[in-house]
Amino acid sequence: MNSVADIWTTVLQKLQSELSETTISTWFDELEPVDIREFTFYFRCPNDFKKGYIESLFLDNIRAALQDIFSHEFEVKILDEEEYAAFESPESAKKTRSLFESDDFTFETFVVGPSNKLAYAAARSVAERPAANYNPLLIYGDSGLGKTHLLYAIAHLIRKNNAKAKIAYVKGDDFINQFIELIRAGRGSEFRARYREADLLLVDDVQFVAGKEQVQNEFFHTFNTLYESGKQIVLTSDRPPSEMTLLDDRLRTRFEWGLLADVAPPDFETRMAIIKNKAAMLGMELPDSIAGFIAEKVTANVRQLEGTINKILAYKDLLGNNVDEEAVKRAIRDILSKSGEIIPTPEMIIGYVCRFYNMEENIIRGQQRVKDAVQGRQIAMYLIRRMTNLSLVDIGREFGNRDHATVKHSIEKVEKQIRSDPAFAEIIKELTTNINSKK
Ligand SMILES: Nc1ncnc2c1ncn2[C@@H]1O[C@H](COP(=O)(O)OP(=O)(O)OP(=O)(O)O)[C@@H](O)[C@H]1O
Repeated sequence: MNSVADIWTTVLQKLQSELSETTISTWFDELEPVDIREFTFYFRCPNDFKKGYIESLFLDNIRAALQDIFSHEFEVKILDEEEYAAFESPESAKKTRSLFESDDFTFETFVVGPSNKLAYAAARSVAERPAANYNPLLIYGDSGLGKTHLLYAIAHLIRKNNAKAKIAYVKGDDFINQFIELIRAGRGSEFRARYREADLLLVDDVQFVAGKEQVQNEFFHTFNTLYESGKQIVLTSDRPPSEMTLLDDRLRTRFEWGLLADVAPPDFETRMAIIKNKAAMLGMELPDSIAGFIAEKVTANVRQLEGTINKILAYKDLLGNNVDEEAVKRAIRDILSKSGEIIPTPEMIIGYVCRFYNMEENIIRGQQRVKDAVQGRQIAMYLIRRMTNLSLVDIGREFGNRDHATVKHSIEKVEKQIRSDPAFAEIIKELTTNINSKK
C-alpha cells in the first residue's frame, strides 16, 4: 500500500462500516486523492458543493480512518480548483480560470432584491460594457452577502463574450503576499505584468492593502496603468473607502471615482427566493412553511442560508428524514453554533453597544437624553438596521416605540458621522466585527 490512491481505497473500505454505500458513492465520487505531505492528506474536489458538504460532515470520519491505518494523527485538506492549481504550481497564472468557467457563480444564479439590486445592476453593466460607465466599480458590504459571487459573474460574462480577455483576479491579501514574494525574488516585472497587462482586474477584499505603504504604492500604479488604458477595474471590500481609515488618500479618491455600490443583508422576500433557489439547485423541494421558517430565523447573510440548506439536505440524505420543522431547527442550531457564524438579534446588538458604553440596557432603550445614551441608541439603531433587516418601525419598537422618522434620522446621523470621523468609523467597524464574530 504505497500510493495515495491505495491509501484512499483503504480509507474508503473503513468508511463503509460507518456510512452507507449510497452516501459514499454520492459524496465521494468527485474527491480525488492528491498527495500526503507532513501528515496532511490532500484531496482535490472540483465540485464546491460536495467539498463543503464533505468538510462539514465527513472530515472526522476520514481523519479517524487515517489514524487507524497509520496510528498517527492526520489533517485533511480538500482543495478546490483554484487551490489545486496553486498546490500543483504555486505561481500558475491560470489559478482561477475554472472559477470563471463554473456555472455556479453567474448573474443567472444570483437572486436580486432591494438589498443588492444596485450592486447587481452595476456589475451587469460593467460586464456588458467594460470600462464604459463605472470605472472602478467598488462593491462593499459585510461578509457572505454576494460580493465575490458578483465578481465571478462579471468575469464569467466577460469571458463568455470574449474568450481571449485577460482577467486578473486576486484577493487583497494575496496581492500583498505575491508582491512581497516576487519583489524579494527579484521578479517584480513578472508581478507587474500579471496585473498591469490585464483587460479586467478584479480585487476581492481590497481593504487589506490599506496601511501597507509599498503595497499601496504598487497598487496605485497598477490602478493608474489600467485606468489610463481604458481597462475595467472592479473591487470589493467590507466597508466603503470613507471607512478605510488607513487607506492612502490618493487611493481613496480613485476608489471613489467610479461607482460605490453596497450589498446589505437580504430582506425576507429575497431570503425566501434564495432559499428556494438553492434548494431547487440541489434537487430539493421545500414547502413554503419551511422556507418561511428558515427565512425568519436566518437573517444575517446568505452564507448562513446556504449552510442551513446544506445541513437539511444532509439530514434528509443521512437519516432518511422528512424535512420537518424539527430537522430545520436542528440545522439552524448547527449553523449558529459553528464558530464565527451567528445571527445577530436586536437584543445581542443592543447588548454589545451597552457593554461598549458601559450602560444599562433600559437606558439605551429608554428616553434619556444624556450624550452617551443618545449616541449609543443611534449606533444600536444603525447596527440593527444594517445587520438584521428589521424595518424602521420594528427598530422603533425596540426603543420604547419611537416612530420610524426618528429611527431614520438616527441612522442618517450615524452614517454622516462615519463619513466625516475616521475614529468613529473605526468604532462602528469594531462593534460590527465583534458582533459578527461572537466575541
Ligand atoms: N443574492 C444572492 N443570490 C444567490 N446566492 C448568493 C447571493 N448572495 C450570496 N450568495 C451566495 O452566498 C455565498 C457567499 O457569498 P460570497 O462569497 O459572494 O460573499 P462575500 O460577500 O464575497 O463574502 P466575504 O466577504 O466573506 O468573501 C456564495 O455561495 C454565494 O453564491
